[in-house]
Amino acid sequence: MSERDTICALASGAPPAAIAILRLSGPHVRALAERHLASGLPAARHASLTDMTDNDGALIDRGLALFMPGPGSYTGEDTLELYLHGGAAVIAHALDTLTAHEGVRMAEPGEYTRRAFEAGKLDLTEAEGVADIIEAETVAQKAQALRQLGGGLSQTYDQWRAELTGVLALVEVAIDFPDEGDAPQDTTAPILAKLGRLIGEIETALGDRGIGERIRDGFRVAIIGAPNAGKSTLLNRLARREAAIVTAKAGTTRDVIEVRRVLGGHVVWIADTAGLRVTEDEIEAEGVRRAEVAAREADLRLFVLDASAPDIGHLSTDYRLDTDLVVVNKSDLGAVPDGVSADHVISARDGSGVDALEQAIARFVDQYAASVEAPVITRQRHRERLTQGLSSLKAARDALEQDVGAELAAEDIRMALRQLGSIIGVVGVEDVLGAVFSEFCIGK
Ligand SMILES: Nc1nc2c(ncn2[C@@H]2O[C@H](COP(=O)(O)OP(=O)(O)OP(=O)(O)O)[C@@H](O)[C@H]2O)c(=O)[nH]1
Ligand SMILES: [K+]
Ligand SMILES: [Mg+2]
Repeated sequence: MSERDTICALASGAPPAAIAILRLSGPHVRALAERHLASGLPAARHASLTDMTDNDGALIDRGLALFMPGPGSYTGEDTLELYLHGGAAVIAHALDTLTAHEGVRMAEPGEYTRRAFEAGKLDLTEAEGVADIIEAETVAQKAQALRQLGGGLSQTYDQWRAELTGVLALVEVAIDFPDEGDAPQDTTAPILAKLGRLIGEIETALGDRGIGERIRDGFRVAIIGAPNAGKSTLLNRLARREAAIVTAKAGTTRDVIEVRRVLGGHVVWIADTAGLRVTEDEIEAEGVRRAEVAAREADLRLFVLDASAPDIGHLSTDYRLDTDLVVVNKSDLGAVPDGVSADHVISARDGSGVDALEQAIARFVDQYAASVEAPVITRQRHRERLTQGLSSLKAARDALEQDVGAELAAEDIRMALRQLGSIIGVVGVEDVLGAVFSEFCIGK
């Protein structure tokens, strides 16, 4: 097998910065240190001050060098970290010098963590935890990422896989030693009991209302309602900037306009949408269709009504779900008519009532996030594979219950093991590795 490349990259922020951290990993690290560091290869795990010179012997910079010999390093390979002045010229000079060597190249996004994964230092969910902690903006995102990086998801999947391996062994015994004496259900009863428990646990995990994904990607709030109710005016208030066009002409908004806020300690995407009405205008009709999609996909719908509109009672029941907040707007133009039960009465124009509405959104998101202690799904990838695994387990249960053959059940259980295994990356991951690690930043 050809020797693996040694990779290098700037692992700290873009220059100019106080310090630049260049990270090298791979089989050429020792030779590169001998060649370019005045003090040669530093003592392992000991930061040493040294000059760094280029391929002509000219000084690149003076800085700290930290050598971590494999396999006791992040990537499992020899790694060298160089702490230089954070200037663009220094960084370019150093990287040009290193990559001039045969077998030394710039790292791909996430390549260090991918090497850590391939060295077995992390499983795939822990590697994803590395990306998530780098992207984390909220305390909740950081806590979830730390838990995932620390094996929080892995231990659940490992436990399910261990239990399932035990069930498979029982099924294989039932296949190899069908004991005529016992009635079939005597051998399958304990298997079905274990299978049922596993199916229940995985169904519970899948029924977590997507909290892990929402903490990571953000909760979704849709502002919907009739044309001219003041939806865009409200969005601009909540966005604290003129994100959406406001006019007195009904049918102004066509595209779904999303703004990102942190409310209740969580990232929240607030979407302004086209006014809901039947229209001949095909562009506006497409806007209305998109508004309806946004309404269905949202975790919370703000249903905006215009206090001054004659038909304020128009509350389309299509969108009435238990999480809607009915917001009567334009309170500066008049009181809420009898018979309309408003959760909030605001004037998006002068801002009255908007703070209380914002706090209500924060409370909704905070309560939603708190309703599941430790989600074991934080990405669509996990959800898809776990859903496939669940259907394989249900097929195995059916096969055993209908006594159509333990062989069939064994095959379904093996399939479920592969699906669970692909979540933590022990099997069948070649197709996802590219997608998972391409999301990383360079140098990680
Ligand atoms: N008096 C008063 N006028 C408001 C208020 N909110 C919005 N308006 C006005 O109502 C009109 C419509 O506002 P928009 O924010 O464009 O309403 P919209 O619901 O986004 O309208 P479409 O995008 O066409 O569906 C504009 O002239 C706004 O200035 C309010 O609280 N009080
Ligand atoms: K309008
Ligand atoms: Mg609008």
